[in-house]
Amino acid sequence: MSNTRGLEGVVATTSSVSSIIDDVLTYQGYHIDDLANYSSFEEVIYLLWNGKLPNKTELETFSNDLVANMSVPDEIFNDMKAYSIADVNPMAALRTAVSQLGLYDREADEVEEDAGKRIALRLQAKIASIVTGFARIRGGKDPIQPKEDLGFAANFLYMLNGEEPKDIAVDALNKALVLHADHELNASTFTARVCVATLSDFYSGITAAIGALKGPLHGGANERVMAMLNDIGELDQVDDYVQALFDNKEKIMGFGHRVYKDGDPRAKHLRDMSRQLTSITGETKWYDMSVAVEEKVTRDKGLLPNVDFYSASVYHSLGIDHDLFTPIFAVSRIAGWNAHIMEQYADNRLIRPRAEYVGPDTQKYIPLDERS
Ligand SMILES: CC(=O)SCCNC(=O)CCNC(=O)[C@H](O)C(C)(C)COP(=O)(O)OP(=O)(O)OC[C@H]1O[C@@H](n2cnc3c(N)ncnc32)[C@H](O)[C@@H]1OP(=O)(O)O
Ligand SMILES: O=C([O-])CC(=O)C(=O)O
Repeated sequence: MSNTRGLEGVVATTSSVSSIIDDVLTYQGYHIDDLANYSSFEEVIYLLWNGKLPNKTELETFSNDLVANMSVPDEIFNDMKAYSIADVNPMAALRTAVSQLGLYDREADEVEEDAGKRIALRLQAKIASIVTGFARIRGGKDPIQPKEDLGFAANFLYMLNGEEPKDIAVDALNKALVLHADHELNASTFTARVCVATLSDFYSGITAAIGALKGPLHGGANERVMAMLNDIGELDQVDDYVQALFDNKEKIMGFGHRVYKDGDPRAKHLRDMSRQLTSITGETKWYDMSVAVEEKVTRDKGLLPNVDFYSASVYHSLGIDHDLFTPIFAVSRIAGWNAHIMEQYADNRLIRPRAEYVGPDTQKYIPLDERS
């Protein structure tokens, strides 16, 4: 038996949800640039789950259903109030809350398509309330109910901050959600598919996926990018700081990718957003430092920014707490996780690869009282 470390290049399933071919990303055949430039996040969720873009009536019904399903059982927020929320990693809180949510869903164990779409809708809607409710409770405030007349991105910001957001903020968050919604067989999506391929339920699959996204080599990189920019502090410190990371053989967060070798097609959108938003907030240093980091890392190591790099300064410019960056990634990526779970159920086979054994040769068993 031979093995491929990290399953690099291994094709583990077929999928029609999204594709990366020659560094071009599409969702259900639609180019990511078109979706990022013209679509609402709700349209993209609908596309990923139904394989077609909605017409106006379908989109209106779907968007209303999302808002109508955003409420979360009080017990989940009460439990957040009961643990020491200020010290808790928000991704750990999200993972726990989503798992707990399954206890309140009477359809949780259904795997049929119709029930699956209802469960997916509830999860997609409620994850926005969980992340924003967590942030508010942590800040000593009560969670807020969504407004019927606001879309998904606007409601997220409204439930987070308690005031209706400006159009520029809604557009930026909407675009970021579109850009993060799916990405073929990334680690968290694969995790979700492995989990539900045992015919376990949606909530188990999504809980497992959140755990995988949390890691710094995957979704957890975005908040670490912001920590790095904070540490760097000023533009003229960039070269020395990054050089020290190289010298210590540390990974530069937000750079490199398993699949893209000529650049992540989502990064340019986030770079543009970072430039625009930081010029509006007046804090252009975050964009300027990011560009300087990119120039040095690309020049010296040939590594290019991935989706996590410029999303950091985008979310920072929207006034979002840095440790909520990865939970926001989950609020978007759950659209893709749900689509992949439905696709897995529709044509399921247990996912069970092999391991190449490298342990000791066959050993003679020695009874406990004869061992030295
Ligand atoms: C949404 C997302 O998940 S996007 C990815 C988010 N993660 C990050 O940004 C974390 C930083 N990046 C990385 O750790 C990696 O590039 C990954 C995890 C994204 C991809 O990992 P892999 O495909 O396994 O590549 P691997 O880690 O083996 O890197 C290959 C080589 O490039 C180097 N390299 C890759 N990324 C980086 C980086 N960000 N900084 C410094 N060196 C890097 C590695 O050290 C390795 O060098 P070597 O061959 O001399 O040992
Ligand atoms: O595809 C990957 O390996 C990681 C990634 O960019 C994503 O999940 O968006």
